[in-house]
Amino acid sequence: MLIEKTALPGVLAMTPRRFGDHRGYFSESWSRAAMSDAGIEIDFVQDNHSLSATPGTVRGLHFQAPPRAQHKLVRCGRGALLDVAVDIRRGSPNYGRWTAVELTEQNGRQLLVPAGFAHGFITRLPDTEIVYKCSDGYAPETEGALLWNDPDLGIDWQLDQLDSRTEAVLSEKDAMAARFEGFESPFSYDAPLPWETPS
Ligand SMILES: Cc1cn([C@H]2C[C@H](O)[C@@H](COP(=O)(O)OP(=O)(O)O[C@H]3O[C@H](C)C(=O)[C@H](O)[C@H]3O)O2)c(=O)[nH]c1=O
Repeated sequence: MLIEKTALPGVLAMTPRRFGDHRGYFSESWSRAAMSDAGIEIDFVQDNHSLSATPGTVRGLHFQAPPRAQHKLVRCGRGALLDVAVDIRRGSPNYGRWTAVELTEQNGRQLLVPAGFAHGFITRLPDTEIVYKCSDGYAPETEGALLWNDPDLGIDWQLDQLDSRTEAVLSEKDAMAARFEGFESPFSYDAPLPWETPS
């Protein structure tokens, strides 16, 4: 398992080893031991899987508030997407900062999005599937959302990578998500995450 820091402390890129042969490839897409060897002890309890038919589909920026906050380990099962994490921990030295990493079926890269970070993605190919492990179950009463293209966050969704005629496809919930200005985050930065070292 190759583990790399991203531009945003706390968010890690992980790429499991692939064993290719004439049939294709095999990979241990997740291993508690491999994570533990890297000092990352997370008890995942739920797998999520969504398919987005149209390129330019945006899901996010979402989070579940404490006590139901979720660490997520995200990968692309089919197609390609740009995965985004935003540090929304009040008092964090990186509050409001974001990172965007391309996850594709081809590159096998995964993103560890810790609790305290909002998560979202935009798809780049038709029928893109995202699969991700969560460290807590679904608690809709604790869900929060921030507007994906909020100018105060200034996320570069790399829309130039999409066909110029592509319009973002959003759920109604996401289209009306809260602005970052005046956002009262439920997360506070008490201490760095065990694996959070400055990039
Ligand atoms: C998240 C979730 C949803 N649902 C049900 C609720 C709705 O009836 C339906 C679609 O939910 P939603 O529109 O919230 O799905 P996404 O827009 O893909 O939301 C996810 O997208 C971003 C990128 C995330 O990181 C979160 O995991 C999650 O918020 O699935 C469940 O039954 N269990 C769940 O854990």
